Amino acid sequence: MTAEAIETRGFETEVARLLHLMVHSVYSDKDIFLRELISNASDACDKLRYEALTDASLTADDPGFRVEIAIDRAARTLTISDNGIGMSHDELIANLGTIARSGTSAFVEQLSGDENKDMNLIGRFGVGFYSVFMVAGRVEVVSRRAGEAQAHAWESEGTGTYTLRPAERATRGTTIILHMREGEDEFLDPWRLKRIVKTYSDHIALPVILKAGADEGQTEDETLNAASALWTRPKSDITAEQYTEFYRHVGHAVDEPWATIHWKAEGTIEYTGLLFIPGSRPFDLFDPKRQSRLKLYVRRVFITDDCESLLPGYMRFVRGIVDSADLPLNISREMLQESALTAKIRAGLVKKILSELEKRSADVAAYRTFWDAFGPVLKEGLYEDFERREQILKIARFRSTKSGDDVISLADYVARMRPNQTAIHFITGDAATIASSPQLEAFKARDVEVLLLSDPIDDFWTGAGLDFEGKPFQSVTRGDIDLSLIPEAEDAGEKAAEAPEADIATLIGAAKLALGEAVKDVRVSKRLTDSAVCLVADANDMDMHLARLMRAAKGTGAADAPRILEINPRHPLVKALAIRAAAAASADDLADAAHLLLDQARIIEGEGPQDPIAFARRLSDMMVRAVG
Ligand SMILES: Nc1ncnc2c1ncn2[C@@H]1O[C@H](COP(=O)(O)OP(=O)(O)OP(=O)(O)O)[C@@H](O)[C@H]1O
Repeated sequence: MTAEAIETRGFETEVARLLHLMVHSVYSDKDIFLRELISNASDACDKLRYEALTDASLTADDPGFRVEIAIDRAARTLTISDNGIGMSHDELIANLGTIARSGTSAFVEQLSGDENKDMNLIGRFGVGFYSVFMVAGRVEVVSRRAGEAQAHAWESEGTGTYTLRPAERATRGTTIILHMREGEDEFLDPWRLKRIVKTYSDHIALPVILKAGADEGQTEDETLNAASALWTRPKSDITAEQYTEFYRHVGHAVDEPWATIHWKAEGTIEYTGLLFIPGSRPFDLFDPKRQSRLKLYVRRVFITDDCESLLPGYMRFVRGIVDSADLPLNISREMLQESALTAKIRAGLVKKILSELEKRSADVAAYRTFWDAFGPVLKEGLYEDFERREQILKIARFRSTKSGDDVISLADYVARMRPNQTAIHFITGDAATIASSPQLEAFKARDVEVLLLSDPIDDFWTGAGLDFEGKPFQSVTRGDIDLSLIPEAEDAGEKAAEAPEADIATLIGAAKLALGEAVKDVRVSKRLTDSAVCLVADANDMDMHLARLMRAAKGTGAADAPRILEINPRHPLVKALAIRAAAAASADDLADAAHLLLDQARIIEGEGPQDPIAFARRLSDMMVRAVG
């Protein structure tokens, strides 16, 4: 080989950081590197099996997919080979020189430089191929892409650079040779490797074979795993550990599944589903693509993990596989999206997941873990899945003015509705502050429970005109509210007297005149009991929090539609102002007071005064008058 044929390339900066961590790793579960390699080998075989559906020549010379492990104790090497799809020259660069997976880039983004902390992240994210450098000082990858004649060898010590050169490989596939570091001899022990494969890779659908010659006792090749697709085995034969390992493989996850759902649908369409609800939020849960990661197989042949129409976006947290007996093997990914069968499978999956969730919601503590992680995503279904709204509402949980640290169901809410209460009241906003919103005062005084909704999606579904058991949802910050038919709470206490109606009318007239277009209306509030003022949206306008979100999303400084300023005729400040208005106080003074009231209401809403300079002037004038 000529020296020119060898290319030396630098790793992408992020990879170099990651490798540094791997090389210096004291991470305790180093054996995960083998799981990653076998998992990659299995994926590579799946990909080729799919390509061979349209080009049988790709696998004609060697149709039996397998992963082989060979130990050479003298040379201190561990070799993992597969006869999967292989990698071309450019694919080697793209996959083993850069951060190819979003999971790994999320990992790198979290790196803090503190090695102890960063080490723990390995367990949380998994780092794929690069984990080999935890145990190997030098790694060679010889790969030949199926359908190509030339193989290429990639080699690195995990420190800054790698080399690429043309190489020989008799058939397609990938061979990974790990030159084990001093002190990592346990991974050259066949018994240790057998245990690792059994633990982590038993579910892999192709045989994982330990080659003869690993030690004196190993005179024949030995298949180490069950080598049948896990989902085809009877449930009673599958242990919880096997399910967990399979979940980690298909879900690229490192945690335990919160729920495992394995069933066979029979009838007009036939398919097997093995679905998992993760135990914690995957890093890409709020990725704008909202893509589902379910893997689709047709009669055990992997087809795609990129089929949008298999699960709705609001169930994108679900991981796992679906194996259909009815779809044609040669279906293209495009045809899949359109297929009526896909739509039927999707309906079946959604139904199954929702009914499982409903069943599991009976265990309040366990369900809370699910809800805290995925409730905000599932609620997207209230907005986009018209048919299943009722079902989703049934399993949705909410914080409320009476829930404390718990969450409640709508059935709980309805069961404790007050006499004559006809609607389900809610407020949307920032989790830290909504519970103390002045608009809630009258509800508290009448002991009416209000749902506290603080996920961004809440602003959308609550505007979709839903009801639960015939009770409409009603925002406490929008439109008119009349609670007069609901009895007051026993501990409501004495109420202060209202200012005379005529005086209030005069004050309102003066305030409207002063505020002009800045408000839609000024009126007496039925919501307030303690605070002087609050803002509400008109019944036909967008609710205030949603308007604020939309404005922030657009990034414009444009003002929202004018709101209604409500004043509390029992509040001492309002009463004093009403007396002054009635006594024909100076129009300027009343105008200043009206602006200050509006700014106060805006501040309570988390917005600044409309004109901060004018606000400061009016406030200091008032204070001068008060102390002067
Ligand atoms: N044995 C292999 N055969 C073919 N391609 C491979 C093989 N091993 C790795 N690759 C390629 O390299 C890419 C990066 O591998 P890596 O293990 O880092 O991440 P991943 O497999 O995508 O994710 P995960 O490890 O979470 O499964 C893979 O997506 C695949 O394209």
